[in-house]
Amino acid sequence: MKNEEINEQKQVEFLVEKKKLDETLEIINSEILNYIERRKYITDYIRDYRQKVVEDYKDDEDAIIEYFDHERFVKEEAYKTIDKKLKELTILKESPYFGKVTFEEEGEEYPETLYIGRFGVTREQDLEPIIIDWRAPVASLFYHGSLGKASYDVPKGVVDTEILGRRQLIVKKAQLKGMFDSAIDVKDEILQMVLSSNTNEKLKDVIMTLQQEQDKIIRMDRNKTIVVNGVAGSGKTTIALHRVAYLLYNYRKQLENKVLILGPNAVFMEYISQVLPSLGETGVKQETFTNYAIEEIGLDESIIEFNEFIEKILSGDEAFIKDVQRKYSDKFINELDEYVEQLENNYLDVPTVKFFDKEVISAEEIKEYFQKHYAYMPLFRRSQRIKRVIFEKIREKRDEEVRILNKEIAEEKKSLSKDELLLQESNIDFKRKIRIREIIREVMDTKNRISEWIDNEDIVSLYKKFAKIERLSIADLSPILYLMIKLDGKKAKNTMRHVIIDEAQDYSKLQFIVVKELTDCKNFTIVGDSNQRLFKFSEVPAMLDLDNIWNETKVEKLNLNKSYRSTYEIMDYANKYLKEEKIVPIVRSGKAVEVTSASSGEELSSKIISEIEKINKEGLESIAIITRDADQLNRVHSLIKDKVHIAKFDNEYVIYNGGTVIIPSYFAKGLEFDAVIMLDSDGNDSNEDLIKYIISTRALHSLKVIKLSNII
Ligand SMILES: Nc1ncnc2c1ncn2[C@@H]1O[C@H](COP(=O)(O)OP(=O)(O)OP(=O)(O)O)[C@@H](O)[C@H]1O
Repeated sequence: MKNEEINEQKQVEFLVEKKKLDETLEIINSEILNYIERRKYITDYIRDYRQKVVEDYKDDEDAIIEYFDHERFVKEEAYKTIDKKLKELTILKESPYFGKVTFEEEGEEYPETLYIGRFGVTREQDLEPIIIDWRAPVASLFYHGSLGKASYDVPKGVVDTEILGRRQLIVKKAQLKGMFDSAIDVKDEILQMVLSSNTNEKLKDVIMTLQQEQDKIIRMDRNKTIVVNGVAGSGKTTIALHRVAYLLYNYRKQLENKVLILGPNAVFMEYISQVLPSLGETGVKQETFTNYAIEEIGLDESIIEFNEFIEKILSGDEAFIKDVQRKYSDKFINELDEYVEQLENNYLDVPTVKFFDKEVISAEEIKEYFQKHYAYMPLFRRSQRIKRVIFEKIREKRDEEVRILNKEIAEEKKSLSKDELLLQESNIDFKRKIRIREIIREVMDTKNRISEWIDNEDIVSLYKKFAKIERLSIADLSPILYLMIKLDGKKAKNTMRHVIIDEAQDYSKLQFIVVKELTDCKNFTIVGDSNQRLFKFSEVPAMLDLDNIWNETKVEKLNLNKSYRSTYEIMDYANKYLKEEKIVPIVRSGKAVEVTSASSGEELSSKIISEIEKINKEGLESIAIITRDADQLNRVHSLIKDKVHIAKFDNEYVIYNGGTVIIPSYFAKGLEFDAVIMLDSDGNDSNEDLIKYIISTRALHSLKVIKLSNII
């Protein structure tokens, strides 16, 4: 075809799509009216019914209360569904879909065309959907990288198809702004457009431009545990959150309120907080591991939290680093196991329990309870159970004593004549009372003796003695939970069906063990980057050794090597801080990384200010000056704070609202900015330096490096 003809055909197709959009918008509007009508109908129905109940049962208060309880429940349920639908339709009114896929199913005569949107729409009277939710199984065809043969999963198996066309549609404010027919994923115009634009202050959803390798992970079998090791900016966090939305859409009944997302710190949690709500999911628990652990332990003392902890490591506090290293080691797990065993052995050193010198239970028997009958129970539960068994035996002995006493008293009274009884009775009864008091005292003394050796100290104090520390840090949370699991059989307040762990490269083996045990969860989505570890205590991070750590769980490992965040030039610069330089496929190219140096505080300050001005002129909006640690942050901040408006991230509870910030490496981890000014303290490029790798990969479009030659 000639160019002219192609253009003409494109124009015709654009008009066809415009018409389709108008029709769809009309349907959406009428659906909105339908749902409003339905809501009104329910309200009217409930009002009329309520009036009738109140009249019929006006003398029966209980019946009316019961009715109102029931009414509230019915109302909540009905409104919940309608309101959710109304919310979705209102969003769709602005942009009903973003994609279209045409395909032929094997055995079918005609091709089928589906429009893919943020949410699905099917009118009650139709069988055919108007819009397909991006999470529906068939929607995976839209994300398939190329045209031609493809299949999608359905509950009964796999459907084979031939994809004939794939079109991306840009609809904004209910207007068709553009359309692209695309065969291959990564070179899509829309993806390029999205990636080259400025970043928002928070992470966003990417349903319009999800790539096949990402989509595959999102749609993986929910009964699988997957570990994704991906380069910085490959979309790990994004994928993990979209996977949650996908799983909830397809398995809502099984997973509602049973999904937990664990992230590294409050800055990060705030940064990712908008993704799930924008995908229509609002009820998912998102927490830092620290908060989760503190709540489960029930800890109410101050501990060395995330930033203080990392600062100590970054500042090279040797004793502290050694201690953390120890707590991350396999040897430490063995030591904890040995400690549990030692506590168990202490229990075996038990005395025979006596009640008024009569044996209640022999030492042998108690041992048998510990080692045989209740051996399946965790130690502290077992000891409490055995304590109850012994208390029950004491109660029997007490009853027996009282029975003997009553018998003796009755016999004594019987042996007396009527006159003697009259004289002696109150004496005899008094004697009985004294004896009963003795029995009760003996019961209490015996019980106290038993409690003394059987009751346990609380686990946090036991742990502190074991670890020889007074102030706990975040590295102590997993060992404490481990002891709680081993000694007390602890389970989390709420068990989970799917757990997402983000920034998992910094998790210790013990952390993985306790999360699994506590949540009782079988399926995990774990994402991280072995090159972004804040501390490298072993060659291989625990997240890549999960087959051995959770030995009964089959783990599927996946890699993502493409970075969607940074330009080729930025990734190329960042890679020199890795031991083995990674080849990262290019998604887009940008400006060269600029490297300068400063030899005094004054020079540094004026360089930073002029860089910020330059970046602003380039039209970039979010700028981060990223320092290695808090000390450097404070010093640089005091140099520039009067010259530029800048938000200072010196604790985890600062909320990022765009603009220019100064932030230490460990809070910037997982976040991104249009431009990054990296302060390179020692200017040494030849060593592996994961912190510098983390800092430089935060930039989307522009990276400026200022080498400081140790001036700050
Ligand atoms: N398919 C996609 N379409 C558009 N943008 C994408 C896509 N995949 C990822 N991105 C963007 O790339 C950036 C990086 O994504 P994300 O933060 O999820 O990566 P990450 O692998 O978790 O990064 P890090 O390792 O640094 O934490 C985000 O801005 C995200 O929106």
